Amino acid sequence: HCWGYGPSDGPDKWCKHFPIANGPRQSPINIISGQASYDSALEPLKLNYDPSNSTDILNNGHSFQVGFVDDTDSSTLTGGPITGTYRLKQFHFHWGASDYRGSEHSVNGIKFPCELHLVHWNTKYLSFGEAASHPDGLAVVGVFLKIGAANPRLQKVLDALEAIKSKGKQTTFSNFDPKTLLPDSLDYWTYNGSLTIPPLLESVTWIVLKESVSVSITQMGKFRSLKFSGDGEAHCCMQDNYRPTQPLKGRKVRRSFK
Ligand SMILES: NS(=O)(=O)c1ncc[nH]1
Ligand SMILES: [Zn+2]
Repeated sequence: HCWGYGPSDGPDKWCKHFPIANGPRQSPINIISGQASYDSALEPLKLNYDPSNSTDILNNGHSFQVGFVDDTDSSTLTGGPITGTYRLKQFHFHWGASDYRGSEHSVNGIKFPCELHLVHWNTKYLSFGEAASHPDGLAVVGVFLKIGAANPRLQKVLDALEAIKSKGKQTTFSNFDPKTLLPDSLDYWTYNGSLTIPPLLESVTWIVLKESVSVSITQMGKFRSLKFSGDGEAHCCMQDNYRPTQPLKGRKVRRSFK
């Protein structure tokens, strides 16, 4: 199924091939901070990443992602709202054509220009694919990027984009520690949701960090220099690759901080 973010294949059309798009636990959502209840039982997030696990960076035609070797427990997420051990599979971003939109989650109606997702799968299952079909299969950590000073931690990722301008391009990307992309505070909101791209599976425990990290306007320009299109196709800038917020449908959002 070919889907995208355009007028003919974008988020409003996804329900045609993926009816779960109108399901009870879809993502992203607007986080209304005043309605998120503090849960003292929520543990601190524990992220232990091994930089040597990073392998490649790929333009997959809807975002770009940095892949990790996930055949051992060397890059894991534990603690937080989850039980057990989840392995890092990849991280990627969503961003806008302008600095006033681009994030998937919003906070009190505020959108950010960009949002980082670190995708992990529950090792009680045999693989990401298997885990993605279970309600407790995945855990995605979301980090907002806010316009400000240039973020030196992003630079290695952004410099690699030169080599993956168009859809299907991939290059090696080694010795990168995604922990360097995180803010000082690991305070978070958490709720039960879904993948935000097809197949929109309702298997994600979302963990959205309260604190954002910075990105400069120039750095945002680098994200927008990528193409949705493949070599030889009509150039189509990769931007506005975010899904609008979805109905909460009675779900509770908890927060780890007072
Ligand atoms: N954007 S997301 O983190 O929900 C995602 N990752 C892989 C597929 N969908
Ligand atoms: Zn994502």
